[in-house]
Amino acid sequence: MRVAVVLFTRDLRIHDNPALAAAARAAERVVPLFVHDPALPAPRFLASALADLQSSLRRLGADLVERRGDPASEAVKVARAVGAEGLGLAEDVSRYAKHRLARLTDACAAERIALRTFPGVTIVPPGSLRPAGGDHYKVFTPYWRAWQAVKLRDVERAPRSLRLPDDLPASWTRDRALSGPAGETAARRQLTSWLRHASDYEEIHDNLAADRTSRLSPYLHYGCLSPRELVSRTESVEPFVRQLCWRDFYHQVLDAFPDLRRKPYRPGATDAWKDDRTAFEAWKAGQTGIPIVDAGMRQLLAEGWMHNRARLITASFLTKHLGVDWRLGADHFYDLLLDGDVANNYGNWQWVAGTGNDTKPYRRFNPIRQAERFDPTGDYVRRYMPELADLPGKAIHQPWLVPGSRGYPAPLTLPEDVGRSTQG
Ligand SMILES: Cc1cc2nc3c(=O)[nH]c(=O)nc-3n(C[C@H](O)[C@H](O)[C@H](O)COP(=O)(O)OP(=O)(O)OC[C@H]3O[C@@H](n4cnc5c(N)ncnc54)[C@H](O)[C@@H]3O)c2cc1C
Repeated sequence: MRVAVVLFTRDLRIHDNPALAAAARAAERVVPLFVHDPALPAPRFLASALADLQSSLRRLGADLVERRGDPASEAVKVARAVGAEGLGLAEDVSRYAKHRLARLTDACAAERIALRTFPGVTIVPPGSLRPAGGDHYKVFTPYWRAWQAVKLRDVERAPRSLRLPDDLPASWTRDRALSGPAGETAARRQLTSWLRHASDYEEIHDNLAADRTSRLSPYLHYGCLSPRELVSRTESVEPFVRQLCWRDFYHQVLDAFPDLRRKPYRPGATDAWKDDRTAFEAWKAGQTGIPIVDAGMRQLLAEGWMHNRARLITASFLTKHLGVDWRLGADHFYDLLLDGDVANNYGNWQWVAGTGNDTKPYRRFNPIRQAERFDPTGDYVRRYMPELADLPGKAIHQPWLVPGSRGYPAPLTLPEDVGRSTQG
């Protein structure tokens, strides 16, 4: 093939990028393309990931072509302009991604451009593992068992070099400023440094103050790191690989149930939630009066990221204690999280709310017991709650038991079995 276009979407990397590797093998000239869809948010993280991708592509001898508009029509316009015979992209599962692919399929067919999709967003492609009599796995443990037996595709190397077509319009590329490591480069560094102490992941990953999870989720979301390559580099840390499998699990759930963002996944699950805006605003602001919940919410506001244990506690408190609609909480997370991901965010929210894939949908986390277990020294709360920092040890988890005013609200509600005081 003379010319091929690679449409980058959620695979902003050169290592183990099957669409890019195939184009580099099959075509004499390759056009790496990213289309900015004005309908989608454009966070700073994405801009820096694109800057890093551009710098890697330039090192290989190519560049990043950037267009703005509807991704399907822009991609086909570019393909037509460079005389491309083929267009490749990574297959993805959200409703948005499926519409994009449907439009691309029609437009490519009309222009006689060969369209090919590739794996790479997940480790095991959604839909490729099916239980007997079903189109997807509804429960994690059997999925994990089946997933572990899959023979994975080989990890692709980064291309050695790439050549753009001659006479590409200069306005199609632009110099992106790159200050410090970002995108794929930062992801690979982060992985290398985290791998040094990954062996204690199982013991420590739930300890909130230790903050020792990989923090790779934003990079995985934008595909700056290939989840397939990540598995090959972390094989010995099975509890970590299991978490990566959760990611695949929710992607195959979303693939089969495109309404995951809005409709309860579990047939018969309750859909009767309160629309208590006062409670919801207090929860968003980290002002519920339950320190572990407020610390999590303030971490989200400050960093655009939250520890997984805190996500579980805060989501459970909103839905199971305050009775507020999971969709409100999930949308708030989705807007603020750097790793905000349709499959993982809404899948996890539905799990916690009891409308999703949890086999024990009525469980609810007691935030005080969770705090005492996963933040036994109180240091996680102390990090995000300066007004409580003078409370010693785990007393910080129940400030209402310690006399004195701290400008901190009384709890909106308390789990039934915790100590109460008249001091407020
Ligand atoms: C209410 C709620 C909302 C969430 N929303 C998101 C989201 O929008 N995007 C997102 O990537 N994760 C989400 N998660 C899952 C999890 O909290 C994050 O993936 C994790 O905290 C990211 O930190 P890390 O990379 O250090 O994780 P690590 O512990 O280092 O795990 C490595 C990777 O495994 C995957 N992973 C870990 N736990 C889960 C899980 N429970 N479900 C799916 N994948 C998982 C992630 O890709 C993560 O980066 C959510 C969890 C809950 C309870």
